[in-house]
Parts: sequence; structure tokens; C-alpha cells
Amino acid sequence: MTIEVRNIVKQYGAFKALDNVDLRVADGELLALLGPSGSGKTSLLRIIAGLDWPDSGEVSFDGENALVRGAGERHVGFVFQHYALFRHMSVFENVAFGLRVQPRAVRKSEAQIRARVKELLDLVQLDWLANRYPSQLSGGQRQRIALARALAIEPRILLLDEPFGALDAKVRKELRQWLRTLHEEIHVTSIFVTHDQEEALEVANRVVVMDKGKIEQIGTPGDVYDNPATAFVHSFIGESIVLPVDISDGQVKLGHRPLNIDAGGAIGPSKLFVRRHDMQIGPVGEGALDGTVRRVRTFGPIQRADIALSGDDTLVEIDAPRDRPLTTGDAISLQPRRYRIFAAQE
Ligand SMILES: Nc1ncnc2c1ncn2[C@@H]1O[C@H](COP(=O)(O)OP(=O)(O)OP(=O)(O)O)[C@@H](O)[C@H]1O
Repeated sequence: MTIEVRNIVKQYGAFKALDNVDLRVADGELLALLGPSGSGKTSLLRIIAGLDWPDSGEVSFDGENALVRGAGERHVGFVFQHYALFRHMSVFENVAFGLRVQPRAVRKSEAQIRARVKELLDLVQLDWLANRYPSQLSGGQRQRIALARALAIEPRILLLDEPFGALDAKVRKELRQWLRTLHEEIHVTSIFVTHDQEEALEVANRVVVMDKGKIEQIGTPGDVYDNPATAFVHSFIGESIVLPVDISDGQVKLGHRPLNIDAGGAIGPSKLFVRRHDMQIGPVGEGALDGTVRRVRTFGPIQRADIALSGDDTLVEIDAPRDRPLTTGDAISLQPRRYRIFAAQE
């Protein structure tokens, strides 16, 4: 099932939660909506689900207008962060629920329902928990059952809103892998909302980065990380060093210091973005910036160092491989290996 969203505007009073959003989701995609709190992710998901309506714009599923249908008629499965399972029902009955309440004309027989629930519990690898009650499950198990329940009605679209948000870091990581594998098996068009960039980059085929009700960039995880389209995307995804620069006559200056890097067409007050691991360390005077090492922490294969830049002591945090050991007090130079320059925003 393809989803097409066109020119969606959603206002709450004078506040625009969604400002002309356009999005096309291909059949079988696993798409992440990623953005900071309040960027409009949930508002967009609710409109696609049929739980809310836009002030203007269009939503279609496989080319058919979805806005004329309510949530119940859209054949959409949901999983939310706190998707309360029915406490008084066993795991089996929770998963069976959607099938039991279907209209009589399409309802499956008891034997078919039992077979379908068994199949779903196998799919989420929790068949051994069928007779337990929700209070007897871990948080991660509950979310997997919630997903089995959402899939019971064979939804054409699966919508997940921070499905792992309430779980601890280790369980989240396991469930990410699990969701990806599950999606490869079932291929239902899926959109999941997260504010966690690692989760989005690790799980999704494509990532939609949102800010202030607008889409900033749509791309593969590789695209949004390696080729951020805007300053916002660069600072939101991955850790970056951001330095205010000024560009005139093609020359990039940090304060009064010329940096000897290519301005790439930018003019006037701008921001230089460099990933922490993209700063090459060299002898003083041989890079774009000189500085002094202030502090070094070593973990795993990298050393993270605070460097005070010569001139105004601006501190930048860099990641360097351990084969070039840094010591507090070292005078060094930094040369951006890869960088982007964006016009400074007011
Ligand atoms: N019913 C409502 N009435 C008024 N304002 C609302 C309502 N629902 C959402 N908003 C506002 O719209 C904006 C977008 O909210 P939304 O829930 O879509 O953001 P989000 O990106 O999902 O954020 P979070 O990650 O915190 O859930 C927020 O500023 C929010 O306060």
C-alpha cells in the first residue's frame, strides 16, 4: 500500500503544527519520522491514521482519498508508546481481540482465530507466553504483543508512535533489530515516529527529518547523515562541531582568522559544520585552525579531546583515533577533512 500526503496543514489555534507537509511512502517501506519534541511527528501520524483531520491537504492510500474514511475503515494497525494491553485478558485473548470484534460477515471461525493468533505469537516469538497476563510480562514483551495485536487484523499500514520509548536502552536496541527483521518478513508499509536518531537510522529504509511542522529532509539513513540538506539536519543528526564564520570574497574567516577552506558558494555570516571525527590533527601551523589540548578521555577505539582554539579559546570537542595519542597541553592544528557551510539563520 502506498501512502501519499499532500500539502497538509494542521493548526491548533494560531499555532501551525504541520506546515504544508508533502510525503510519499512506497509500498512495503519502513519509514521513520524523526524530529525533536513538538516537531509535528505525532500530528502527522494521527492524520494518516484517521484519528485526526488536517485543516487542508490530502491523504491517499493507493491513490484513494483516505480522508473520507474514519480510523476504523482505513485498515491501519497502531502501536503506541503506552499501548495498554487489556489487563484482564490473557496474551492470547489480547491478540485475538481485533479478530473477535470484526463484523459478523467477515469474522473468522473460532478455529481460524486460534490459528491466526498462534501464527502471530510465533511471528513475534512469544508463543510461550500465550496464557500469561500483561502484568506478568516485561515491557519489551508487552510491546511485542502489542505489535502482534496490531497485526492481527492484517492491516494495510502499520503506524508506530515511539513504540520503544518507555523501555530501557538495552531492550530498545534489541527490539530495533527485531522490528527490522520482522518487517523484512511481513513487508507491510510502516511508519514509525521517534525522536531518537540512532533508532531511526538503524531501523528505517528512509528517514523523514522534521522540525517545526516542516519536513527538512527525506533520505536514506546514509543520505541524511552524510549529506544533510540543512543546518538543522546537520546539528540534529550525529554530533557536530559548529563554528560561526564569515565569508567574503570567497574567503572563510573565523573571527579575524582566515581558515583556508573552500566556501562552497556561501556568502556572509555562516556556520561551519564538521563531524567530530572529521577533524584531522596535525602539527601547529599546518591546519586550518591551531589549538591546545585541554582534556582527553579515552574509550574504545577513540580518544575524545577538548581543544581550545588559539585566539579566543573556543572549545571544540573532537574524536581522534588512538594511534595518534593526545596529551593535555599539546599544541596542535585541526584541519576539517569533510565539512559543510550553511548560511547562519536568524
Ligand atoms: N490537541 C492539541 N492542541 C494544541 N496543541 C497541540 C495539540 N496537539 C499537538 N499540539 C502541538 O503541536 C505541536 C506538534 O505536536 P506533535 O505531538 O505532533 O509533536 P511531536 O513531534 O510528535 O512531539 P513529541 O516527540 O513530543 O511527541 C506541539 O507544539 C504540540 O504542543
